[in-house]
Amino acid sequence: MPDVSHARDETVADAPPILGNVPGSYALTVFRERHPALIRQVREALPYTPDRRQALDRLLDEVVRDVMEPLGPSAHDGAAWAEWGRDKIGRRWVDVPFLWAESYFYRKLLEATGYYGDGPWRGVDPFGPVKQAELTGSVVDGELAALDETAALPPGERAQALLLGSLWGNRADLSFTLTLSGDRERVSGLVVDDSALLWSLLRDRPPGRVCLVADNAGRELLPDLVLADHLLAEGLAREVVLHVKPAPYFVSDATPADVLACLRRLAAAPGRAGEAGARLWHAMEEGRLTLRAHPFACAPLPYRDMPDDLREEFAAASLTVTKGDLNYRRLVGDRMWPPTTPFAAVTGYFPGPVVALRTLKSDALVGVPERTLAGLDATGRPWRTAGTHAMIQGRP
Ligand SMILES: O=P(O)(O)OC[C@@]1(O)O[C@H](CO)[C@@H](O)[C@@H]1O
Repeated sequence: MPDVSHARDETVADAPPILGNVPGSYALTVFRERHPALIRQVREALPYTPDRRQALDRLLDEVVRDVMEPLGPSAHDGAAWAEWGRDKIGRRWVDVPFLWAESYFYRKLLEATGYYGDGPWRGVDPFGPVKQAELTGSVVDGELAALDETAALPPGERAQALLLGSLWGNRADLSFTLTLSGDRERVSGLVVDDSALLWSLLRDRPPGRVCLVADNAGRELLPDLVLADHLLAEGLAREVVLHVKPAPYFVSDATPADVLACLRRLAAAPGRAGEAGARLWHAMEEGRLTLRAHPFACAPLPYRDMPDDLREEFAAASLTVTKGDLNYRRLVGDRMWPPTTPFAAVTGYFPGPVVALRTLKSDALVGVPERTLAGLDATGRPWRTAGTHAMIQGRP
């Protein structure tokens, strides 16, 4: 019997979850290449003490042996993970849903670095050094200065430029770039473009609360904040609620500390960027820009399983905008949907209008017209996973 409980405009049966054990698959490379490389990078990024280095070595061994071990007995969230992982822990990383196993990997990495421990590494972001290097780098100076050029555009074009800035900011994902080299081509035509829907949801109604579910810090969060400023300054949103991760996750995912670092970076910039930073600073002081760091943001679960308080939060929003590939995977359940499956049918469970902005970095994909698919497949390039293509996809 197909599960149709989440269907909206039409019913769809659940597709199988994406797993890592498919030879040649994108997910398999994440477990075989990215995770070992990441552990090594973390081990070198800070002067971890012998106990932490040994813990990181044990995690590397666990990943290479490909057997998921339980969290240690002192884990504050051990009970939740034991419950979530009841039929998974003890199995191979690649044999359980990709979304679940990746999330568990990041939780185990925090355990190994002592992020939740009682020692001196408590609260130390293992990805802090790479995040900081990106935020203070000269590339960011150039990207912030480029904002001045948007000032001369007609209002509609300016709004669209800021939206596209936020969308393409998603290419700056430090977990993704870890195993890539060289510049990747950016294909400007969008695979799906529901930007008209996004603007009509904002313009055709009185300004409400917009939930912006952020993804990466630094070079992605800066244009997200600039977009949030635009919505507030133009009266398209009464309030923006920025959802971030409560703890370091997927390398560069934004935490509250990263938001503050980006706000300071913006506010200190010259020109339009600095003006936006100053407005956002005040918006936060006045409660028009607020932060949420819900524990569910780091849970190994799709949005369909969100807890009631989060569901109520999204239900009260005039629009929810989700950023990035992982949020998209969670929205559509990280399943092998036939890519023509309607987005509205797969996300019908979501409590309110939702628009996803995403560069394509994994196999999860819905709502793509047959002709677009045929054209992209004919290129013979890995367009679904290379981060070269982007989409704006939503439903009212
Ligand atoms: O959410 P983001 O930052 O856009 O992407 C996260 C990501 O890099 O991590 C996963 C692999 O580790 C992929 O699903 C995806 O490409």
